[in-house]
Amino acid sequence: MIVRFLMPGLQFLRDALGRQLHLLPLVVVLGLASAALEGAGIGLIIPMLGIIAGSDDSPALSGISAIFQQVGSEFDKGDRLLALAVAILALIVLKNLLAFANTIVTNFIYGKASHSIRSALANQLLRIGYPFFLQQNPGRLLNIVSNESWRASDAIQTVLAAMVNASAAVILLAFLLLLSWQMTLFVALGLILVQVAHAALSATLKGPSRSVTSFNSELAVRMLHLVHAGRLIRVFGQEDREKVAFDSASDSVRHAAFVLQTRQGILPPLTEVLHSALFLAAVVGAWSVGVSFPVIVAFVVLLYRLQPHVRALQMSWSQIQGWSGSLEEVRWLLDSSDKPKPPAGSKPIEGLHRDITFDRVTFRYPDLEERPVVLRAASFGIRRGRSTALIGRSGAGKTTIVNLLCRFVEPDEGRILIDGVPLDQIAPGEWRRQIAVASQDLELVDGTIFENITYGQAATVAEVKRAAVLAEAHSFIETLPQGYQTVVGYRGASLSAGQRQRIALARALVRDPAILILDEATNAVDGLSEAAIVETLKLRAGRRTTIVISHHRSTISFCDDVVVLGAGRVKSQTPLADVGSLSMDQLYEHEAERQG
Ligand SMILES: Nc1ncnc2c1ncn2[C@@H]1O[C@H](COP(=O)(O)OP(=O)(O)OP(=O)(O)O)[C@@H](O)[C@H]1O
Repeated sequence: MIVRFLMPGLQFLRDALGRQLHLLPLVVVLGLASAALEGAGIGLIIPMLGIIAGSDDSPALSGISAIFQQVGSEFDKGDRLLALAVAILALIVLKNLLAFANTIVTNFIYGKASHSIRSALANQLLRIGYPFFLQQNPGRLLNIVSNESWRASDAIQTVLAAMVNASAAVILLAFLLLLSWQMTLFVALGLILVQVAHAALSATLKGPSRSVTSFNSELAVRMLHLVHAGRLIRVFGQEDREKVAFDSASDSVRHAAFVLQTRQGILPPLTEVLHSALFLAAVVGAWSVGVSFPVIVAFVVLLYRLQPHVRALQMSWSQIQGWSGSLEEVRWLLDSSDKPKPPAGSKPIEGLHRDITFDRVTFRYPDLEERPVVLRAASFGIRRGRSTALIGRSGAGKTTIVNLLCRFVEPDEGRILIDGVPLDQIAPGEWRRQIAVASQDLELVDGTIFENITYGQAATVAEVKRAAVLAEAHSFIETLPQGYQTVVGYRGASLSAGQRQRIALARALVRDPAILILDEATNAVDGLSEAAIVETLKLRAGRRTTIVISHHRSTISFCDDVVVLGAGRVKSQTPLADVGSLSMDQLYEHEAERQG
């Protein structure tokens, strides 16, 4: 069981430490050296006490005690006492200098390891296959990044502290051994027994630790909800209900954490009592077998100094057990083996030359218990330089087609061909550079309007203004006191929905993409502005490819072709001119004759 717990933990530690791994020997060496200095300082108490007690030439001493006993024996008593005091002080100063150096090294490693865990989590969230986000609760992810990653970092700091404490314990035990191997054997056996009891109790911390983690995830979900749904909650007067739900989630965390902390809290007093009993027994035993007074004192002082290290070691173990739920969560997110892969493909691509073909594409969203078919053998084409309207009733699968085109998701059956090349063979980064999407789902970033428009494409002020003019955004931006430097707030909260959409459209247009996708991109824009935007889009005709999704007849009025989706199927694909007289509802029902 210990191996099962340790092995992934060690792997995780190695990954988190990265290049700092080579500093670990330094931590151990500094720990050993400072403990050796401490042991030597304590050893010098033997001749000091010998002088004070008048037994400095005691022949009863042997081994290391005898060596310490000889230190400075050539001096007279007064000078010797002084010299010993100075030597002890020098050793203490040196030991603390080394301990300080070790603190700096361990803090440096801890900082780097914490950063590398956070950075690895961010990297994973950025690179992971998009379907992951369709399956996971954002609260769980937020909790891992904002909460559990800190505990994982703390676990690393605890491991580093444990290494220092283990080094000190080994050296102090070695000194004890040299002073009296019988007493040391007795103490070591006792320590092992205490450790067994401690480990058994620590093992019971894993369950409560997992509970804390899972309740923390639920609390993060509620927090996200309060932040995002502020308007919804108020408009429906659900403040009291939300308060009850939040308090209940928060109280569950409190209760789970209390259970965990109570169990953890038993360990320090228990180990202190057991250690004290053990050390007292060692002293009484030493006295009863006739160990000399200075040696007993040195032994007791060494034991006294050893005790915090051993206790800290044991506490490290229980702390890490207490964080096991957090470590499991962080390891789970960092583990790519059970996550959707990012889209593959390596063929280069430069623009669209002929067409995009959906060839009998069938698709279901992943990992739902019942996965309804969203697209059923859907076949249609989008020709280069033309504008294609994708229409259909709500839920028909229009946005899903955009998701497939952007390779957020992959078809279950059938193929998407770009100029005859299967899309899944094309380098996804290069392909996405050919596309720009303006969609009601793609929010603004917290920054200035200028930063938002240039989010996906570095551009000059003139280029940004030109895109804003095309997107009918320039005139309202000019009226803002800060103009293009206006900060839009989180998700563009300080702008109206129509203003946000126009900035999002400018962001797409500034890329001057080979393929422009507008997914309900102007549904909040007023009629006049929309008419002007449609004129802009007409200008692209013949030069660039445009895909428009909208429920508004006016928005698709400039399109060349229309693809009608219904019940997961492509009902018809036809030039818009051929069905120009039909209303939107009639278009939704329009079936290609050949499919009749
Ligand atoms: N992330 C998802 N997970 C599971 N099912 C989804 C997901 N997104 C969409 N669906 C389902 O896929 C179907 C098509 O959704 P899609 O968003 O493509 O429709 P749409 O035609 O764009 O609708 P609308 O006009 O309302 O925007 C719907 O039945 C929807 O319930």
